[in-house]
Amino acid sequence: MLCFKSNDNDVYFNLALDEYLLKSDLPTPILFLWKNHNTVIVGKNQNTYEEVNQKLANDDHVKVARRASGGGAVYQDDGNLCFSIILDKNSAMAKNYHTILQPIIDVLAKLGLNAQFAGKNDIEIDGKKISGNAQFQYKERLLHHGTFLFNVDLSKMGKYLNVDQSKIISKGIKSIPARVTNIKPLLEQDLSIDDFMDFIMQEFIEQGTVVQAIPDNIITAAHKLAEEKYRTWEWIYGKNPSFVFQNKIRFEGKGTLDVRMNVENSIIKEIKFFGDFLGWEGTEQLEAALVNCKYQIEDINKILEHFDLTKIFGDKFTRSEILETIVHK
Ligand SMILES: Nc1ncnc2c1ncn2[C@@H]1O[C@H](COP(=O)(O)OC(=O)CCCC[C@@H]2CCSS2)[C@@H](O)[C@H]1O
Repeated sequence: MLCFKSNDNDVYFNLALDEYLLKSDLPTPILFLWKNHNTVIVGKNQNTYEEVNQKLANDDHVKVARRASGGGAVYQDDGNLCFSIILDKNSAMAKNYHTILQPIIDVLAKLGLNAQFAGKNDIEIDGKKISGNAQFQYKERLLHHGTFLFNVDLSKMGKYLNVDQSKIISKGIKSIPARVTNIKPLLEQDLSIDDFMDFIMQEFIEQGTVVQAIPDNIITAAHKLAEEKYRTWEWIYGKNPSFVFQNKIRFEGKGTLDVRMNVENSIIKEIKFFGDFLGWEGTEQLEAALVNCKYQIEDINKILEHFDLTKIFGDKFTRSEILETIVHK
């Protein structure tokens, strides 16, 4: 087995590297270990607006990323370790999640941890999730990747993954919320996340795994893939499933502003304002101007700036109130 470790903690680059190792002609099995700075990574078929609290993530510079495998959304910081195992999909180990995760569970046992495979794709200790896993394939190869909650700030996890889903209707895959725990406080020894990573590597080395530097050509190709795919708006937001957004806000002393929208690939395709008052002029022009606008605050704001909103809404609603109604939090 070959083992690689990423020296970078940029999630977009690491996801590209992950994909590139899968698609490379390096011999399988491959073990790849990596860590990311603060990020929420959604599954391939998820809707970022339903899974990530965009406002809080933006404010705190938490990167939003989409991976190539299915499943739910996870939060990661420097206290999370990712592992990927790349296999020939016809090999005995690639049979199912159990067969792939058993060597990992064995390593955890050597640290005194009674970890078990649970649910569809989790590893748990005492009924609490410590690892979420997902897979994708390319030709004859299978990539299985998972997380380890080693010492993640769990209050932040709740903060960024907690989203009001009542305003959106979509066919996006929903995450499965779990009770979680970190590994570090369960250990008898005082280990850092890097010690934990070294321990895993050492265990695999004893079974014949060879640690290598990632070949330069793969690093170069991964940088390119990160720029062309993982870091782009088209991948992160453009791949969102279509959704309907409905929101109604009552502004004290002013009235109710009600908006309904159809959004496809995160582009507004239809939008209608409703309200409990008369005399709106130019609403249709505003609605028409918002069609084909990206569903993101900066772009919507730019369009609103071009309109004399008092002509449409009188002194009822300000630009920021209109934005608040349109943009999902
Ligand atoms: N980092 C991390 N690790 C484990 N579990 C997590 C994590 N963050 C959140 N969660 C919990 O899992 C659920 C979502 O569970 P769900 O089962 O819906 O999704 C997953 O587990 C996906 C795992 C993807 C692993 C990839 C490996 C390389 S990059 S990401 C979430 O609501 C939280 O309760």
